[in-house]
Amino acid sequence: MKLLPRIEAEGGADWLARAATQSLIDEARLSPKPGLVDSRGNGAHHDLTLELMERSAHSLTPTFQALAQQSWLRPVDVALRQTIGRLGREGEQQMMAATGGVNTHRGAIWALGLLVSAVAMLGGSGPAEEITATAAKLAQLPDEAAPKVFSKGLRATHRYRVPGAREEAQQAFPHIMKLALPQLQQSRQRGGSETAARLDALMAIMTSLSDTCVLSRAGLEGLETMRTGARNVLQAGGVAHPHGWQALADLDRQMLALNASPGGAADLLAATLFLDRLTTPYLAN
Ligand SMILES: CC(C)(COP(=O)(O)OP(=O)(O)OC[C@H]1O[C@@H](n2cnc3c(N)ncnc32)[C@H](O)[C@@H]1O)[C@@H](O)C(=O)NCCC(=O)NCCS
Ligand SMILES: Nc1ncnc2c1ncn2[C@@H]1O[C@H](COP(=O)(O)OP(=O)(O)OP(=O)(O)O)[C@@H](O)[C@H]1O
Repeated sequence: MKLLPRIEAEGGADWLARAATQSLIDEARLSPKPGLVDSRGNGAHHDLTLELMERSAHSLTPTFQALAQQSWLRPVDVALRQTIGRLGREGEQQMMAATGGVNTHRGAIWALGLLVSAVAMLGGSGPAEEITATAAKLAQLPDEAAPKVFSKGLRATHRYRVPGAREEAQQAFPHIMKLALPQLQQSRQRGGSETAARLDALMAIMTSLSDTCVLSRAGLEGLETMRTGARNVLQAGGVAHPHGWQALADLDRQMLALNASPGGAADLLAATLFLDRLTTPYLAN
């Protein structure tokens, strides 16, 4: 009897880790994404390829598994926050070792890592609202051991006075809960392909996110191009509609011309697909 929670934790952690990795692979392969790495090619990135993204995703499975195992049925407190901070940073090192020093998934480790921990804290399942609220509580706690580095993302949030990856998590992932998941469901109900529904969900995130990847590479012009272009796609009826498809191709051209890539939006799409996978049984693997 005493062994039961541990067995559940191990099986559950393994399943969650594989689901998180699969969500990263689904996001990377989804095409055509404006400016991002996808099945067609490297987008606006010179140091990234689809093969590298997939290798990186696989290298992160043990990190997600450790995050889930350590968080299983634990309450939100500073001790757990410090444990997942350490595991997240070790995951970044695994990623860097797997990619030869290229940042393929830093933002994704943050968002998915918090969500994997949050589901595990809830015993392996729960409604998306509860999972994101639990992840937010974790993200709000201080992590004293975090190195004081001045990252590109932090620089962009200060320079442009906008929220970034930290704030998105601390606010319980509003771009996932209010935009991406509802759009995914709405586009599926309209009867287009699953690819079109996922691209529409990405567009929904891009209509509003302050993506610090875009800001760092292309400033406010890049951010405005991203938001307006994504709005045009959805207003034209989404990617499944010929006019929406055309608007997506236009946006892809504009983003490439500006060297802009919405890496933050891509991370949040991967996190959306992870939550969708947890709550949509037919997608479970
Ligand atoms: C919080 C993180 C993402 C650092 O953020 P910061 O903005 O300072 O840095 P950086 O520019 O390196 O990375 C930000 C990344 O977030 C993504 N992103 C960009 N904008 C946004 C946004 N508005 N919302 C969400 N994600 C975004 C992009 O992929 C971007 O590359 C993270 O690296 C971190 O501090 N991790 C610490 C380890 C930890 O505590 N982990 C716990 C969970 S595993
Ligand atoms: N399909 C994708 N294509 C490109 N980036 C992605 C994709 N999916 C997620 N990302 C996110 O985008 C981020 C990489 O963006 P970027 O290369 O602009 O970051 P950087 O290394 O900080 O900047 P730079 O490459 O300009 O030095 C990663 O943190 C990753 O999480």
